[in-house]
Amino acid sequence: MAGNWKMNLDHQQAAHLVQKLAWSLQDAKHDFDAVEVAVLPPFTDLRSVQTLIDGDKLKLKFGAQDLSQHEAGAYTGEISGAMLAKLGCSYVAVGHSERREYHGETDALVNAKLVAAFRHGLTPILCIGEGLEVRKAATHVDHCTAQLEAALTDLTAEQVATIVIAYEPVWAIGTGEVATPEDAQEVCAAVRDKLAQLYSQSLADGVRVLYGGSVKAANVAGIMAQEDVDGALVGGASIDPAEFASIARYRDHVTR
Ligand SMILES: O=C[C@H](O)COP(=O)(O)O
Repeated sequence: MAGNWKMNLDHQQAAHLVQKLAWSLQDAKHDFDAVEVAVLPPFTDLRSVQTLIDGDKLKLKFGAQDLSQHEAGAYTGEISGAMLAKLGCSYVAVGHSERREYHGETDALVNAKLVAAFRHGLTPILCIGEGLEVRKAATHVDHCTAQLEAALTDLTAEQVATIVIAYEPVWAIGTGEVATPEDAQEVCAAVRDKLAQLYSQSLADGVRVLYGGSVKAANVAGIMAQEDVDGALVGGASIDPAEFASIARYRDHVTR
């Protein structure tokens, strides 16, 4: 379960959220080996989050929401994979639809960012997903698998085996318009089939495929019940620590 905080919370608010989240999960005796929990704060919060997680030996993982494809040098405003690795990040989101839409990120750039993440031992959470027009045209499966294949260009099978893939239909992000569990399953299954076709069935079976888009405690169990959904990439609900802890504790919910 990964929480993408997007552009929310300063470094003090970040520390409070991590503390509350950790306490909620520890109170519930959360099994972090069974359900890993990660937070993706803004860059400016990473040092505070790292200090807290390392200092209190919390079992939470953390990462960033983006990285530069460049190594170092005259790239004003960019943050490198090396910087994130030095801060102890495990994960980095790559190709989020908000990066693609508002920052013009192409499949080629997403691929370059994946390469940069792997250079520094970061596990990428590769985001793919279709907009409303594509969904209405019913070409969403082909759209998503094409995004996936383009993003993975020239990566090795060893690298792809460790990647996390997040299917996030753009029309369901921040809108309250959650895809049905069957919608999530359809594309997550197609992602796995594409990985099997490009690499091997055993690689495809081992890759973690997440769903993202208006996930909440109230709907997570139905989504997680789907065969090819291994977790969720949560936006808005992840900045409420009780709600996000409840999402991570989806196995406690009764709707399965
Ligand atoms: O990265 C997270 C997704 O964009 C989902 O955001 P949301 O849960 O606010 O819809």
